Amino acid sequence: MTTTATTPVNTAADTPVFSVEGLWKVFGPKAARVPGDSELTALDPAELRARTGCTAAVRDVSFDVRKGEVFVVMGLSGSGKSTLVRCLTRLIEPTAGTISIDGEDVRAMDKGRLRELRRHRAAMVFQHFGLLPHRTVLDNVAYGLEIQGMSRAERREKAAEVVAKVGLEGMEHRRPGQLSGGQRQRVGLARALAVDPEVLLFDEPFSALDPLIRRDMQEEVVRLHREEGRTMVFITHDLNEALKLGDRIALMRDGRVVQLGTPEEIVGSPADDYVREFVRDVPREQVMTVRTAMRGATPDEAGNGPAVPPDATVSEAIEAVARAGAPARVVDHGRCLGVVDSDALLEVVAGTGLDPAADGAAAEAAPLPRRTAPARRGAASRPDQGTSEELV
Ligand SMILES: Nc1ncnc2c1ncn2[C@@H]1O[C@H](COP(=O)(O)OP(=O)(O)OP(=O)(O)O)[C@@H](O)[C@H]1O
Repeated sequence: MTTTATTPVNTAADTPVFSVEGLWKVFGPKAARVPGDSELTALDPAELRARTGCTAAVRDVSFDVRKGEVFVVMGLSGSGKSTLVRCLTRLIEPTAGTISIDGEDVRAMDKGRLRELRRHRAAMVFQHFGLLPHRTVLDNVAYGLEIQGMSRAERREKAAEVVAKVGLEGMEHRRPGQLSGGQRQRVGLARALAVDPEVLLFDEPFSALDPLIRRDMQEEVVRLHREEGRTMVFITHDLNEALKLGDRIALMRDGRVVQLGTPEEIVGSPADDYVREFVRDVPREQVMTVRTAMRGATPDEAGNGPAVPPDATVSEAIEAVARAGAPARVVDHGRCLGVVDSDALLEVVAGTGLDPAADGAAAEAAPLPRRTAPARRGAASRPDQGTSEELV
C-alpha cells in the first residue's frame, strides 16, 4: 500500500492501529538468511543456534492491535515479548515481515518519521522508568513536550494536568530520588501520556513493584483505559496481570504466538497442551462469563430468578444464584438469553464443562512452563534498551 508520509491511509474505527504480518527478528550472523530458508526455520531454537549461531527471538508472528483495546503480549522470560514490541517502532530492526501503523508502512519510515512515530504516536513506558534524576517530576513529565518544541508555559500546564491524572498531585517539585518505586512508575506513565500518543506501549512496567503497589498501578491502567479508551500494548510474564488487563492476549513461546484470544478464550479453550498447562491454576470462575454455562430457559424460569448481564463472571453468577436459591437469568437489554443454574456454574469451576480435551491431554503435556519467571537480564546487558532521550 502506498501512502504519503503524513496522512494515514484510513481512519475508520475498525482499521487496526498496528498490523503485523509474518514478522521475524533473528539475532546473530547472517540473520537475514534464516526466515526464507525452510530448512532453518524448521529447526527448534537450540538446533538453530547450534547450526547457525542465530537466535530467532520472533518467528513468523502476525496480529492486529485494534483501536481502543488493551493488547497483552504474554510469555515466559526469553519468549520474545520485548523484542516483538520493540520491533513495532523499530527500536529493534525486524529481520523480515511487515508492520504498519494506521496503514502506514513502519519499515519504510525514514529517521525523521520514526522519531515522530516514537515521540507522538507510540510512546513507551519502561520498567526502569528512564527518568532524568536531576529534573523535578513536572519537568520529567514535560520532557517529551519540550522535545516537541512546545513553549515552557504550555508544557508545564499540560504536564501538571497529567501529573494530577496519575495521582501525583503535590509531588510536582520532587526529584525521582525522592519518590517510591510506584510513584516513579507513575511519573513514567505520566511522561508517556503527556505527549498524547495514539498507542501506549508498556514493557513490563510493574514487575519491579511490590504486590500491593503493583495492584494499584494495574488498577490505574484499567481506570485510564476506561476513561480515555486509549490503545495499549502491554508486555507481561504474569498471567494474572495479563488476564486482568487484556482485552486480548497473545501468548508467546520460543518466539511464536501460540494462542491469541480473549482471556476467556485462552482459559476456556486453550490452543494446545502448553497453554492448557499455563492456565491450569487460573480461577476459571473469575475469567469465564456466564455465556459458557448458559442453557435455554423454561417458560417458568424466563420470568423468575435473579438477573445477570451476559458479561457477568461465573463467580458473580454463583453469588446471585446462592443468594436467591434459584437459577439466574442472563438478561441483555431486557431480553432473557437463557439461564445458569448451580450445576452448570460448578462445572465451570471444576473445569469439566469447558474443554473436552483437558482431562487426559494435560498429562502428556510437553515440558511444563515454569510458573515463575527467572530473574530478568539487567538493563545494561541489553544493547538495544535505548536511552530516555531517543525513546520519548
Ligand atoms: N540483542 C540480542 N542479541 C542476541 N539475542 C538476543 C538479543 N536480545 C534478545 N535476545 C534473545 O532473544 C530471545 C527473546 O528475548 P526477549 O528479551 O525478547 O524475551 P522476553 O520474552 O522479553 O524476555 P524477558 O521477560 O526476560 O524480558 C531470548 O532468547 C534472548 O536471549
